[in-house]
Amino acid sequence: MSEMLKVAVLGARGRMGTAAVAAIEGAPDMELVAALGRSDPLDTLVEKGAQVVVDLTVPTSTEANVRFAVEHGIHAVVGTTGWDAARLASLEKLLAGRPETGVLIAPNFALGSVLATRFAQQAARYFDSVEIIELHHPRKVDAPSGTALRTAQLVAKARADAGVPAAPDATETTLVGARGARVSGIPVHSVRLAGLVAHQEVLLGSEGEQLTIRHDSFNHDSFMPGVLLGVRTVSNRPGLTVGLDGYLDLEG
Ligand SMILES: NC(=O)C1=CN([C@@H]2O[C@H](COP(=O)(O)OP(=O)(O)OC[C@H]3O[C@@H](n4cnc5c(N)ncnc54)[C@H](OP(=O)(O)O)[C@@H]3O)[C@@H](O)[C@H]2O)C=CC1
Ligand SMILES: O=C(O)C1=N[C@H](C(=O)O)C[C@H](O)C1
Repeated sequence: MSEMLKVAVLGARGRMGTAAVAAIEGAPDMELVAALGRSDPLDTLVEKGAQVVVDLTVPTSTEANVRFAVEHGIHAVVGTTGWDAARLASLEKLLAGRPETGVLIAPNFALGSVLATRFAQQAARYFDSVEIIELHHPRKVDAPSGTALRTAQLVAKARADAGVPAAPDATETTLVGARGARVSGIPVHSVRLAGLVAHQEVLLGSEGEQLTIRHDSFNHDSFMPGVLLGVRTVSNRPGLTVGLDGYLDLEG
């Protein structure tokens, strides 16, 4: 019988962390060796022999957590938001000195969300206009969502690669924010509403037609197959991977 994979969770008492702890405990090939909160020392990861750490914390904590893991040769699967270009570049530099260590930064672990973003990328070049609406529970700490940021960046790149100009927007706003925030030129609108979990719509429009690509996560279990896929794969993918699509075969 092959060895159990020793896995630790950071942010273990949060919404995502609680679901991840249960998923890892239920996985036949994994052993949960640590479930840590904000006040627990990171040294526990080393003491417990963690091979993979799952970071589901907060944007202000995640970078230090991941750097600690990489410095100690522990692979990291990261769902926490807040990984901007500067943080990613700095992490890549660190990983260059640790060529055997893998890090997955996944803005969204839900398979449907990953597919929705891919479909939006494919559709982006064919429409005059594109806007993104992300809708989440009101206790979410950040806006816009990490998923919306990545979707907007990928959609903008797909349009630029195809030579499609940004949609003209002559609207004069009488209130700041009325047209959302611009991410790589794409308008992104954030809704925070009691009762919601995690949802996103990419609206694509041309004269006389509209395509809406919508994904809904109705609970946190929806993210767990992606978390487990990340944990099982990360040690075979040294270096930095951004997006769970990097671990999936979405071609064809
Ligand atoms: N990639 C994906 O598919 C998904 C990503 N997310 C992202 O995951 C992150 C967590 O979301 P969610 O679970 O809803 O948030 P929660 O606020 O429910 O949980 C965050 C937890 O992290 C803990 N924490 C904070 N700092 C540290 C630290 N340094 N070490 C260990 N634990 C720490 C908090 O503890 P305390 O309460 O003591 O501060 C809290 O329990 C967010 O960035 C969110 O956007 C969410 C859903 C899906
Ligand atoms: O905080 C959340 O809930 C979520 N965060 C991630 C994000 O910001 O995109 C993933 C998902 O949308 C849920």
